[in-house]
Amino acid sequence: MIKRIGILTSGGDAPGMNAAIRAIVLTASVSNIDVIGFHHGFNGLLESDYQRLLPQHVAHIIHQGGTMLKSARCAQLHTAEGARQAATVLEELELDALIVIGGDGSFRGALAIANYYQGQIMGIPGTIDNDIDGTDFTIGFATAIDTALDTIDKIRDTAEAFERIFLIELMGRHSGYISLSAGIAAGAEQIICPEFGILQPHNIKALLAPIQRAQLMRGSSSYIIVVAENSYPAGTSALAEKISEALGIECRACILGHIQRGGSPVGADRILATKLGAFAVEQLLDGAHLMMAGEVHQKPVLYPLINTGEKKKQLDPYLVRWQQNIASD
Ligand SMILES: Nc1ncnc2c1ncn2[C@@H]1O[C@H](COP(=O)(O)OP(=O)(O)O)[C@@H](O)[C@H]1O
Ligand SMILES: O=P(O)(O)OC[C@H]1O[C@](O)(COP(=O)(O)O)[C@@H](O)[C@@H]1O
Repeated sequence: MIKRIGILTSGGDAPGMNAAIRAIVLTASVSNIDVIGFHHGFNGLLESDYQRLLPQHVAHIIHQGGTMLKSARCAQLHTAEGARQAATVLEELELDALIVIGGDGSFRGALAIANYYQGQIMGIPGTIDNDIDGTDFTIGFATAIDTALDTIDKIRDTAEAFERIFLIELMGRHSGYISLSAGIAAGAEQIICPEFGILQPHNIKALLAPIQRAQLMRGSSSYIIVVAENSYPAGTSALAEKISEALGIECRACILGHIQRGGSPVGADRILATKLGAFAVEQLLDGAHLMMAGEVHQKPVLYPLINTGEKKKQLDPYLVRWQQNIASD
């Protein structure tokens, strides 16, 4: 019998985390389950910093980016002592279950706590990066794409006016989901992702040749390359300088950064977050433990937390092939 659930948001915040919190609280309320929310990710758990969450507390948050519970990274949880301490707090507060909304790092944190905690643990995938196995999409990804797209479209205008090359760096840590999707939707001439191999300074010919071909075919015009962060060891600005030098054409870099994490969640993220929040509570009531609530082919599914960080999920192979064909043409 589950009577009390603890929830927290951890790691990079993602638009839609609030919608997930709301869905958890409303679903739990229907079953007379108390919910408490820890502040600042696992830090709030270690410090017993929390608030009770009632339906009125989550009434008007579905449209807000960020997370009402705040998020953080927490170094202490990397130690066995930290994990033990977290479990002690959960037991002291008589929590029957813990729901962690975050990325695969946060899920590893949840698994560490599970070594010492008797209650149930559930994960909900919340990260703009979409780099979690066991779910087609993570909460926040769809919004991040639209935010990136809005900016790339604007850069296209100025790039076209000056007939410049632009490198636009998008987030993703070590994955290219955001870059591939936003790059395709923006009509970028090239997309560079870690999945395609890391570019080295001595080996950027493959990147320059299509630019030169485009110059020959259509004359001077704008040329946009979307670059996933961590694709070029010296950084995207250094890559822009290298291209300018090599081609004698002005090349500018725009690092989009944390703007991609903010903003009101788009409809798809609100719906996904609501579905996964509700499903997580229902599955806890059915006894699920050490699982992530994900969505595959539009159906809610459970996926073992332990497998969520295996990085088996691939970039859409159809889009990758198409993009590489048009870039090399
Ligand atoms: N191997 C681990 N053991 C224990 N806790 C971890 C581990 N990896 C990550 N965490 C916890 O999860 C937090 C968030 O992880 P991080 O990788 O930064 O973000 P995300 O959850 O978005 O992937 C970390 O700050 C840490 O508290
Ligand atoms: O906000 P920080 O700590 O600089 O972290 C930046 C990283 O967080 C992200 O925005 C989100 O990553 P996580 O969800 O895995 O934390 C990455 O795309 C980026 O590399």
